[in-house]
Amino acid sequence: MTRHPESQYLGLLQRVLDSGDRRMDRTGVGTVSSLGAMMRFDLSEGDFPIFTTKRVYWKLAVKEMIWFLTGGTNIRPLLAEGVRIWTDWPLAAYRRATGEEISQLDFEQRVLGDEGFAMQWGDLGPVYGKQWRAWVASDGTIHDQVATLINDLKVNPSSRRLIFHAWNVGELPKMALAPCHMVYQFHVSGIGSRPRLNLMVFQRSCDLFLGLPFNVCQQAALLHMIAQQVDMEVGELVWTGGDVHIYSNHFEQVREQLSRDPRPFPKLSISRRASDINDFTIGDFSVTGYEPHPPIAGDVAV
Ligand SMILES: Nc1nc(=O)c2c([nH]1)NC[C@@H]1CN(c3ccc(C(=O)N[C@@H](CCC(=O)O)C(=O)O)cc3)CN21
Ligand SMILES: O=c1ccn([C@H]2C[C@H](O)[C@@H](COP(=O)(O)O)O2)c(=O)[nH]1
Repeated sequence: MTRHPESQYLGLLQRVLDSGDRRMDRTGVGTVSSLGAMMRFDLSEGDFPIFTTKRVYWKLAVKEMIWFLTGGTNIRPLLAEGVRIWTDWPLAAYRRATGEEISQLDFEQRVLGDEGFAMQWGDLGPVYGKQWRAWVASDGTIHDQVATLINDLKVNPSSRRLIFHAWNVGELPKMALAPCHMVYQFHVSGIGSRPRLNLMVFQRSCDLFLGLPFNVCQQAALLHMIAQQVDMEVGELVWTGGDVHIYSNHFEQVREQLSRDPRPFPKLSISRRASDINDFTIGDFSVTGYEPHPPIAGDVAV
């Protein structure tokens, strides 16, 4: 019997729990951490790698990916889509700056209701979207790395430079958080017959319990979107991680998750041909057969 692909994730959780290094981290929560991991997911039969050993809110993750692709860096459009996973960082900055004990909900309502407030307090700095779509070079040229990638895939699919990345060293201090999933490298196999698009991601830092389930499914969604735009089939997603860690306030949750057996991955189809990479909406993604174990809640380390 072939092993379920999700067992790569469960095995990684177990390995980090068993042999990771206990340490304090930037957030003050503390982690157990190891260096280096790889997981491979074959997406060619339509499998969508949404983990099943807890419910993963895949629409939030795909909406976040669509937001990255817009080039946006303000949480306002995310909130308008019901995505609240980025609020903690601007909220903490606002509380620090003003001393106001505003609740998360009230802060989100102000960002949504007041455009000026959103401009002042809702921006994360030049994070993913900015670097992907409008990286400013030292000579002032603006580089749309995603558009370049799509063009290069069409004209030079055997290139070894099919990359976009977000680690813009000069701008790191202005970002609310430094990029975690920082390098996206594409690769085309079967050129000349049935070209298949593969993607390898390097993520320098990974919150295995909360971050990774979102990251893997949104990266799979990205691979589908780009493949559609360049008329290729979808191949393999290769996920690689640097500092892979479990926060100490997630140990119980991880043990619960490890006691569960994975179920079949659901299938993803994109119901519409988007006119370009900027034209995708969450309604284009149709997922069938997702029957996960119950959700497991956990607090995010800010
Ligand atoms: N510590 C940390 N872990 C992360 O995964 C992470 C960050 N920080 N900072 C930036 C983004 C934000 N991300 C997040 C933040 C929160 C959730 C989260 O709380 N997920 C819940 C459901 C959230 C909801 O329903 O709104 C989950 O159960 O998956 C997931 C990813 C991923 N990234
Ligand atoms: O997409 C994401 C974004 C963030 N994370 C996690 C990884 C770390 O736990 C924190 C970032 O903290 P650093 O000190 O900048 O490493 O967020 C993730 O897993 N996935």
